[in-house]
Amino acid sequence: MDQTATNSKPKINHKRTLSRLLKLVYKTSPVMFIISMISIVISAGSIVYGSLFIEQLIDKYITPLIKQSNPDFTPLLTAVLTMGGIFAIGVLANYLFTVLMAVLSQKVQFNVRNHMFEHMESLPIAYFDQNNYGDIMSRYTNDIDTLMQMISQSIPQFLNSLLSLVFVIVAMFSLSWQLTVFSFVVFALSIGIVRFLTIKSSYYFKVQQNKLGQINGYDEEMLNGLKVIKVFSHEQATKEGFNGFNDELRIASGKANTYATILFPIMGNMGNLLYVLIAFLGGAAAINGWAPLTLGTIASFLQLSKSFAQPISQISQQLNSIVLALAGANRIFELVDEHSEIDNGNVTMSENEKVENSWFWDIPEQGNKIKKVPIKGHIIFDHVNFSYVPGHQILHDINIDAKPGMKVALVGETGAGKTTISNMLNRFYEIESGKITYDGVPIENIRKDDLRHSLSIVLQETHLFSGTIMDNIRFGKPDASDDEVYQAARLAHADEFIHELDDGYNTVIDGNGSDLSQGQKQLLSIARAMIADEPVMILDEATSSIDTRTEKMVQAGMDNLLAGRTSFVIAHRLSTIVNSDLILVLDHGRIIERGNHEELLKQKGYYYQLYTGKKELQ
Ligand SMILES: Nc1ncnc2c1ncn2[C@@H]1O[C@H](COP(=O)(O)OP(=O)(O)OP(=O)(O)O)[C@@H](O)[C@H]1O
Repeated sequence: MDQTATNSKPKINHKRTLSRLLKLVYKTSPVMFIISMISIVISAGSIVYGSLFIEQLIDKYITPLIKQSNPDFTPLLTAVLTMGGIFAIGVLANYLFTVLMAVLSQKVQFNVRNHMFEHMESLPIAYFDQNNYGDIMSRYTNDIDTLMQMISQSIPQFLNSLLSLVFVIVAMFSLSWQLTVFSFVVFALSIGIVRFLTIKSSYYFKVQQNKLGQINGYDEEMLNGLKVIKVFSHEQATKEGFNGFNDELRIASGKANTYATILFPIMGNMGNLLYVLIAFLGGAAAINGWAPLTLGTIASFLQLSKSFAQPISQISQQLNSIVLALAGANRIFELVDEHSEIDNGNVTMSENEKVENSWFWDIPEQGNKIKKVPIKGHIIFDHVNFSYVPGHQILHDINIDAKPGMKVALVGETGAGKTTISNMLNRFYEIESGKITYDGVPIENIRKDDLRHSLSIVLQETHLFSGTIMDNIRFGKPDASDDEVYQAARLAHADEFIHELDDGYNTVIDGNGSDLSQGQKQLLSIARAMIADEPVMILDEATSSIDTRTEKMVQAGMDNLLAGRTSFVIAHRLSTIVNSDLILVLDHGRIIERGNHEELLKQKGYYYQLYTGKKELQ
């Protein structure tokens, strides 16, 4: 799969992502959001107001005292307390929005994770075929983490700094337009530099995030294939592959951080330089009468000039984190914007109350009537064609008539299209042309949930979930009683080995049943399909060799499972399908031979060659 598929998407629309994110935060808790915003305004305003107060403090309260022989300090004390109060309100407001935004970000994270998972479950199989699991997972981990940080820290700090800057500028103008203009000229120069560095670093942060996704994907793939790597002694090549990705990540991170770290010292020192220049120029202007400046005005202006430099450096710093997090947010939105599986089917399944384990297709007809068709498992493929990728046809004119209870075997080399045929039946993918009917009902008319409910699938890769053996068998029918579970396990021939386990049916399985043998896992998946008791079975026969005794048990379990059901067996070994009612030999997506075992042997074609060992399945 192309693991960079999601990484090489067109440019991110930052504005749209940000506004979508803010809406999401607002919707999560409008009250918290509004209180936070008000607190941010108060916090920024109080600092500026406090700085402006210095002017009054010096000119109105301190300077007159110096001239008095018997000074009264009471007004000064009141003024100092007022100033302290203003700063205290600012600190409180700052604390309030920091706490609220942290809580809010937790809530958003919880909702986003839930939504992502729920949506992921609704996505078509094609999405998972085309996207790397590691990359999907990194959306749940790295991207959500950066998103959290953005909501709890970057956005509030950014807004705080931005507002402070606006207030400071207004205050500076109110004190002295001449000094303000001078300050702007110095800053105009620095902004050019900052802008250049921000663009550079945000680009490399994006690259870094993508590389991280790739490295996760690679790790996941190599971990899954660890045994294969060891068996084929591919450790060195794997290591080199990893080093390659790791190196790319190191270079991207290095560049991103280099640009980001150059930013801060530049901004910090610009502030100091400005401080000195204003003190010098302000003093000179006051002494020479170039501008109406008092000592209080200069002191207040100096304080403001400090607050002027600080938000600018913070803004650039927060912008970096926001841009980085927006890349993550975008990857999250990409996932939640993926189209869910479309389902226009209106035919549903209902139980026949008179006969146990018997079902109907309920077909809506005109005038709110429902036509009931008994589900028997009669599957017809009628001139079916299919391509995964347009223009690259995989199935060619497939015709199959699988009557109820028939065992149909699909034989062919790897890549011949066996699994694809089963993908058509359970509608993991939609056929391109032709028709598939299930008891006469076109399968596209059947609701996907019900269609899949009426099919049982045993895959060669048995997937077990964390939980007990009992839970795993019950997965096929969540409301099954314990007795039904025991019965299914007996029929599947799994009962015997389960009893030998320490805790029997209550044995806890984890890590996909790594403590169980391949054969035992297959027996469990047979039991799971047995309990589901569907009229149609798709069985992807296991290729891995198991010991002869277990193989016999698996075979007996399978035979029990298939008895009375229409089944499609994807065969990897001919020994297990000689008793099939219909064997279809596939080659490059076409059925080249069909018939039962004897008929096919008589044809002396491809199947005959396979069976007599003149040809081998690959
Ligand atoms: N999701 C997919 N996207 C694109 N092409 C695919 C996809 N899945 C399978 N194919 C291609 O379709 C063809 C048939 O694959 P399929 O899995 O049906 O073969 P198969 O006969 O089941 O093979 P095997 O015995 O190895 O399981 C192959 O050429 C394969 O590369």
